[in-house]
Amino acid sequence: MLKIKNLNFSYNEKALLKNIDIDLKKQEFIGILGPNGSGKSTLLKLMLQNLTPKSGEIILFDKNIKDFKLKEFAQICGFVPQNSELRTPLKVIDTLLMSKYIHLKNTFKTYSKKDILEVEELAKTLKLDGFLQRDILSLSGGEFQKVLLARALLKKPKILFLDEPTSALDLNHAIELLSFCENLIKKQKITIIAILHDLNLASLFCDKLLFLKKGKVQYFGTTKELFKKEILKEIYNLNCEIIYQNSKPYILALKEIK
Ligand SMILES: Nc1ncnc2c1ncn2[C@@H]1O[C@H](COP(=O)(O)OP(=O)(O)OP(=O)(O)O)[C@@H](O)[C@H]1O
Repeated sequence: MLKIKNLNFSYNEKALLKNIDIDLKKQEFIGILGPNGSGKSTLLKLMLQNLTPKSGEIILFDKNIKDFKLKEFAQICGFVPQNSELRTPLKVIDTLLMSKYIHLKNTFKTYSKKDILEVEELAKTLKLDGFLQRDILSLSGGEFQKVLLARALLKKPKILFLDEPTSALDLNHAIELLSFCENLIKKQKITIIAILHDLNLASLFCDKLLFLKKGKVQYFGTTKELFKKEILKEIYNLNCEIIYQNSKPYILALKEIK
C-alpha cells in the first residue's frame, strides 16, 4: 500500500533520514516510534509531501506520490498535526465544514444539509457536539486535538496520519481516541500511521512498529518482536522490565540504580 524506497533527506548539509526502505500493508495500525529528534515528524512530512526527498521514492497505491493531483492526494491522506497552524478565530462547526470543501464539485456552491448532518453526527460520536458553536481558540488542548481528528476524518481519507495524537490527552481519553481510530480500520478500511511516544499505548493499538534511530529504520515488526529489553535499551537507552498482560507486552520503565 505504501512503499518507501531508498529515501534520503536532509534539512542542511548533514544527512537526517538515511536509506529508508519501508513496505506498509493496508488496514493496519502502524506506529512510528523512536527517541526525540530521530526523524519521525520529518518522515511523516515526507509521506505527506510537505517536504521533498533528496533521493528515493514514496509509492502510494502503486503510484509515486509526486504523480498524484494535489486534490486527489489531499483526499486520500488525512493528517492530524501535533500543533495545528489553525490560529484563526473560527467556530468549531465552520472549521469542520471547511474540510468538506475538498469534496465540493463547484466551489461557488455552499455546504449541503447532508454535509452539516455528517459534521453533527461525527461531532456527537467524538463527544464534540457541545462545542460546535465554540471558537476553536477557546478549546482545551484535548478538545482541540479531537477537532483536528474530526477535521481529518470528514475528508474520508484512505490513510490517516497522526502526529502524537494523544499528547494533550489523559490516559482515559487517549485510549478512547485510539480505540475510535482502531475501529475505523475495520469499519472504513483505512490505514493508520501514527507517531507515538507512549510505548504501552503502542502495544495496545499498533499492529506493527517502526523504530527510528538517528534517521535510520532500526527495526520494523510487532510489539511482541520488538518489546525486548535489549532493543529498548538500544533505541531509547531505557532500562525496563517487560510484563505480559492478555498476551500483550507492556513496558515498566526503571530508574537506573547507580
Ligand atoms: N526545518 C528544520 N530545519 C532544520 N532542522 C530541522 C528542521 N525540522 C527539524 N529539524 C531537525 O531534524 C531532526 C529531526 O526532527 P524531527 O522533528 O523529525 O524529529 P522527531 O523524531 O519527530 O522528534 P520529536 O520526538 O522530538 O518530536 C531534529 O534534530 C530537528 O532539530
